[in-house]
Amino acid sequence: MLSVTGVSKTFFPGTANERRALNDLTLMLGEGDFVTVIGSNGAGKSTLLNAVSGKLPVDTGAIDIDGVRVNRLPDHKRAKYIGRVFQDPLAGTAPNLTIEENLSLALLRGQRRGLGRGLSRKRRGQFGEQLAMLELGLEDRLTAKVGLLSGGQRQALSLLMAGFTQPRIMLLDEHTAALDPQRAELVTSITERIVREGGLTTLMVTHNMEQAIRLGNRLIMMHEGRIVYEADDAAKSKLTVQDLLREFTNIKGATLSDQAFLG
Ligand SMILES: Nc1ncnc2c1ncn2[C@@H]1O[C@H](COP(=O)(O)OP(=O)(O)OP(=O)(O)O)[C@@H](O)[C@H]1O
Repeated sequence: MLSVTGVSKTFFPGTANERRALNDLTLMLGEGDFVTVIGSNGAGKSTLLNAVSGKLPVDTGAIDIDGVRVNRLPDHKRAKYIGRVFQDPLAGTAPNLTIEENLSLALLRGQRRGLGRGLSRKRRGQFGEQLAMLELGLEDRLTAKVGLLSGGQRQALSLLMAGFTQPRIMLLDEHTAALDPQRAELVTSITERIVREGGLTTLMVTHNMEQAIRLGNRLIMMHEGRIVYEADDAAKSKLTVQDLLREFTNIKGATLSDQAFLG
């Protein structure tokens, strides 16, 4: 379904600031796979997601979704393949548009139609039903500006929007990291539900190892632009945070003082 084959990316090559962010990385995801991605700061996790989303051109290698070479497609053609939620709750929604306008935009993403076509009564009803699932009372605030919502509410809305069009792949980049623990837990459970109900193939970056073990059916650990450890469903069900810490210390050059990684 998704195949990342031999992908490398170096920032500022040949200068003192040279950074090899992805190093001949290969990763295959099957239909419905939910892969959690962990690794130290600077391991290349966000770069991997940026490469898969097509936001970042890679130096070498290929990224295919359903056999289509997406890293060469223009933005509007790629949009239908990708759903994405970032760490920053402000990134996924437009604050000056209402909740229903944001949802309409998400629905029409990748289609060549105007905003107005998205706001039929039937569609409003559908939006209401979807919002009610979040259990945040947003279904009664369809015409409220999104800028008035809390970070957690916006992140929940971003998730709904990203999942709306049944993207071929959902990319989640530390999307609960900026929220307080209670909101993070809520957004995590909404994530699980949207991914499960949509049967979405998902790549989720997290610094929280407990979350990385609990969610999804596969786990990968990255270091210096490579995948250095991988657990499949069977291995992951037995995995503990201590096991991951041990794997991490086994990696040459990694230090346990990396507090962010310890979640
Ligand atoms: N736009 C950029 N320009 C220059 N260097 C970059 C850029 N983006 C990433 N890098 C470098 O590439 C490497 C990988 O960064 P990346 O953000 O992918 O790591 P990460 O695993 O997501 O880290 P973190 O957990 O800290 O977010 C780092 O050395 C980083 O400094």
